Amino acid sequence: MSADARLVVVSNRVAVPKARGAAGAQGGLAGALNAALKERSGVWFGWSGEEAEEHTGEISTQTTDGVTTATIDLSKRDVDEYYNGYANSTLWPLFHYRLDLAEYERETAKGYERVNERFAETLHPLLEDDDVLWVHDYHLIPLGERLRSRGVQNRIGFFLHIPWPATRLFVSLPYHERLVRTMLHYDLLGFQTHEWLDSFLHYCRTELGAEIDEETGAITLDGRTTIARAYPIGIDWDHFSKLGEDEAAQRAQQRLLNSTRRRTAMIGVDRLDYSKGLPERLDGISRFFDQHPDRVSDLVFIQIAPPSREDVESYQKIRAELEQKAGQINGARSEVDLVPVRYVNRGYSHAELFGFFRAAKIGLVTPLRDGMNLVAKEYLAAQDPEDPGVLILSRFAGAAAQMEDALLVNPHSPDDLAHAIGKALDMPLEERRRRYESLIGTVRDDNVQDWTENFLRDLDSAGQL
Ligand SMILES: O=P(O)(O)OC[C@H]1O[C@H](O[C@H]2O[C@H](CO)[C@@H](O)[C@H](O)[C@H]2O)[C@H](O)[C@@H](O)[C@@H]1O
Ligand SMILES: O=c1ccn([C@@H]2O[C@H](COP(=O)(O)OP(=O)(O)O)[C@@H](O)[C@H]2O)c(=O)[nH]1
Repeated sequence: MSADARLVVVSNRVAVPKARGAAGAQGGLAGALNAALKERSGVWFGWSGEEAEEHTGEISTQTTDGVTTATIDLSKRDVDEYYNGYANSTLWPLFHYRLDLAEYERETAKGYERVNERFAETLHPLLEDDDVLWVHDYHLIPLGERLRSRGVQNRIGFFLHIPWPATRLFVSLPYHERLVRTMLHYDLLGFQTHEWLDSFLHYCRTELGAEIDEETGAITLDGRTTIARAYPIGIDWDHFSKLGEDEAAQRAQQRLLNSTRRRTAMIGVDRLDYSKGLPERLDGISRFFDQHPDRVSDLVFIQIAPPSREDVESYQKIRAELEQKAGQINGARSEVDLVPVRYVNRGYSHAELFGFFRAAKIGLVTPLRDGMNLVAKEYLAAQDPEDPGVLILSRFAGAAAQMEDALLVNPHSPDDLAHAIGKALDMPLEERRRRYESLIGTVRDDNVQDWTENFLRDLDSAGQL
């Protein structure tokens, strides 16, 4: 493969330069992918995030700093069936172990295939022979196979940002075999953790009868070999850990400190998603206050929860449930000068989050299931090494595999959560430092640049691995 081959990244959402700077718009992923794209004068292709009357196939391109973004609008029907429907009402709940919320509708499944075909149709003419393609996430699982069916022989890698479910759950998906067979058209498959990777390999072995080489991750079926490996994503350490110098971060930190005074601030930052375990988190906090009514005045919990996927019914329900639970705790525990839970339904920039994280002595990250969870890593990156806060982390987040020295909890158990909150509140400085020291290495070293390099190095040499 030639050293100056272009990199083509394909994802549902694209960080188009004009959107950067808006709260939450430029995550570490966008920064790292932009760096890799810049190095390889690449193209980033995907949905503009806009709904058009009709699908026109028109591509909007923009080149900034050597990186070209190429986006298409989708019709309302496409957005409903592909994004709100199959991606976020079928695959997302199923892959997060919420079979009770997964909807299996033929129409949305067809819409998903139609949009993947549209992506292939629109992207194909833009491709050059030497291009290396990197497809991201559950919205675009069949894209590689769709491109292959058009004769594309380039190297194509795929990274799944969310968990891969256990085989017994996954087989509840109609046409599960067809979906996985499309994945075997990629040269390289990346998963966040060994747990999700093992679930995938288990499916390929037991349901498809594929031959698996555990050493290399090679999956061979019908004479074709695909490599599957774990690549845990990280944060952009160089960027994030320096945000403390930013005025917005300092202002945010001071603002939180001034408003909490002598009380310990405990923070949660999550998209408003049922996978993040937000009602369960409030149940744990409520249990803590029930068990320790004398400590209501010691603690203030701040939950930042920007709305997400608002057109999907299960997301509307979780929002209502959360508002009710936060209201109940505050109704029962507030005084004229004391409100125990601050529930904030909006997003903040990374600089502001840095300031809030730094001011909060406890970070509460308790998803019921999560591919990785970058907030856990950002919380640690924002801590003062001399006086660090405590991370309470769900054992079901992908990040837990790298973070044994966090206070690991079962987010389904209010008692477990309440116990961890008490332990974090009372943890001596020496133990906080010891835990921080043991955790910060992986946050700093296993960063998003490292993740990009590892994946692209293996993709460049796929076939020889
Ligand atoms: O694009 P949205 O529908 O608004 O959703 C936002 C993103 O959510 C998911 O994030 C996942 O990727 C993170 C980075 O690898 C990972 O830490 C987290 O555990 C995952 O949930 C989704 O996978 C993305 O495609 C969405 O853009
Ligand atoms: O108000 C907010 C809330 C979240 N985020 C960012 O959104 C990302 C969330 O990533 P994570 O892996 O934790 O979960 P996801 O939402 O991707 O499932 C992190 O970089 C957060 O800092 C943000 O910029 N502003």
